[in-house]
Amino acid sequence: MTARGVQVADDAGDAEDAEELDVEEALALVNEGNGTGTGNGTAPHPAQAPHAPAARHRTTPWPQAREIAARAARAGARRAPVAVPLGAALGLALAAPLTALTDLPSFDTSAMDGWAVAGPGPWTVRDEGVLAGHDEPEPLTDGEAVRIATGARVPQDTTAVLRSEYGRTDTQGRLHALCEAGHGKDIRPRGQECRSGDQLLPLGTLVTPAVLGLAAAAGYDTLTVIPRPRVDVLVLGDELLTEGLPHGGRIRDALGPMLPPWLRALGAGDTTVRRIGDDAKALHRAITRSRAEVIVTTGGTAAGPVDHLHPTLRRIGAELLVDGVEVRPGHPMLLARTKEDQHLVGLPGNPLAAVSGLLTLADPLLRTLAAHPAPEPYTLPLREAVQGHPYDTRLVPVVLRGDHAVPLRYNGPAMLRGVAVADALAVVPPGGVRPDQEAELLDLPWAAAGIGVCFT
Ligand SMILES: Nc1nc2c(c(=O)[nH]1)N[C@H]1C(S)=C(S)[C@@H](COP(=O)(O)OP(=O)(O)OC[C@H]3O[C@@H](n4cnc5c(N)ncnc54)[C@H](O)[C@@H]3O)O[C@H]1N2
Ligand code: MOO
Repeated sequence: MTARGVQVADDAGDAEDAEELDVEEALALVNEGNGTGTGNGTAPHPAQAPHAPAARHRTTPWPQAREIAARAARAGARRAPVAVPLGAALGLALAAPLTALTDLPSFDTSAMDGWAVAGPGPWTVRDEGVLAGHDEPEPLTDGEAVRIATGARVPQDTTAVLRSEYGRTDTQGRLHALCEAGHGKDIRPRGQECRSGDQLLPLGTLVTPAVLGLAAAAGYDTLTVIPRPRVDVLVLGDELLTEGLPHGGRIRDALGPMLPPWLRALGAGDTTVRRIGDDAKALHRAITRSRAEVIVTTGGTAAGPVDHLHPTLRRIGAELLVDGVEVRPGHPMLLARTKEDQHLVGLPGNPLAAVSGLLTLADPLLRTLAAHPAPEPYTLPLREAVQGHPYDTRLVPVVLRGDHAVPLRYNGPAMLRGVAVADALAVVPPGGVRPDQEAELLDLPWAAAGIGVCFT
């Protein structure tokens, strides 16, 4: 899945690194030099002070932010399972264990094309054979054989199936074995795989194509699953265009096209995208009228003149569960409970910062709501050093090359060029990572599963 021609990070003098270290971060470095850093604690660190009003809220360390998002999803009412036809269950989690509704196989079955034989050979061969799908054939008597196809029901009193390549008929039409067909050979006995009532899969199993096949084999027409949560995406910003080239200070909306499939890969169901502009009333209306379980907003998280998200959340009495995260990019991201069973994820407007919010807050929230298992955390050594933020975690796009992760250029908050060719984001702790030092990796949903598979 690694794209060819990917540009990886240069050494320290990289232009993107320079862009990464904005004024705020430079100030943070100075403050760190003065020994005033607060590490990864919850108190607002000095880096925020230059932007911060006097009583600035507390930001949340990155690992805790993810836990809070997962916990928020668990705290809501239990989501009602639904029974859906098999075809609609792909990618959902089983809300009940999958219990066999039948023995498998449900009758003694021939495992090979050949003859069902009774007793030792040679055998006289019946005229009429047995094919898959035929109902109960006549029982065999000792010394008798019958042509049989793979998957056909073996006649009662069959002792073995002789494969076609192991049998020969003589001029009188009698069947001889070319090698021994021991008792039970090439017969799949009823119940070999499971008995009716056996648990085949536990509750919570993700429905894959293989699970669909097993469920069908075991007698299911529908599956009881955890439905995907509905998501409303509200794209804020008067400057955004939905088509054509950027002009007159306006830019293309990069998040409207990107979020629905990405959210789906994280467990979201029906997703609508609405463009709200920088209109506080429209934002208020859209949030209060939304019936979705999750609202995702983009932009407006900061404190600029048209950043209406915080005032709107205050106005509706939303509970801010996370208000800023110690992560770069994306630190103004937020998570709020807007109604008893509705959460709002506020993604920052800078596109890579929005990706950071997606992985930090939307991922654990949606995964938990949809009961999707979280991937096992894993680490790989980074091929090059990555400069750390003095206090915050950094998420840096990487490609996987052999047993190393290679940091990519173009990882500035407003850039998607790096992540568009990335396999994962590396979690770079405060202080940075040395060459060959292990870092946790967050796989991008398509990196392992492929585009067609992960968005079902
Ligand atoms: N005084 C401060 N200003 C800013 C701070 C801060 O701490 N103090 N944080 C900066 C950081 S970091 C980020 S990230 C942004 C977050 O801003 P908002 O969430 O309020 O987003 P906007 O201001 O609306 O947009 C930021 C940037 O992103 C562009 N954008 C927005 N939406 C889209 C989209 N759908 N597709 C493409 N690009 C988008 C927008 O045009 C802006 O350029 O705040 C900083 N400021
Ligand atoms: O740097 Mo801001 O953190 O999200 O783009």
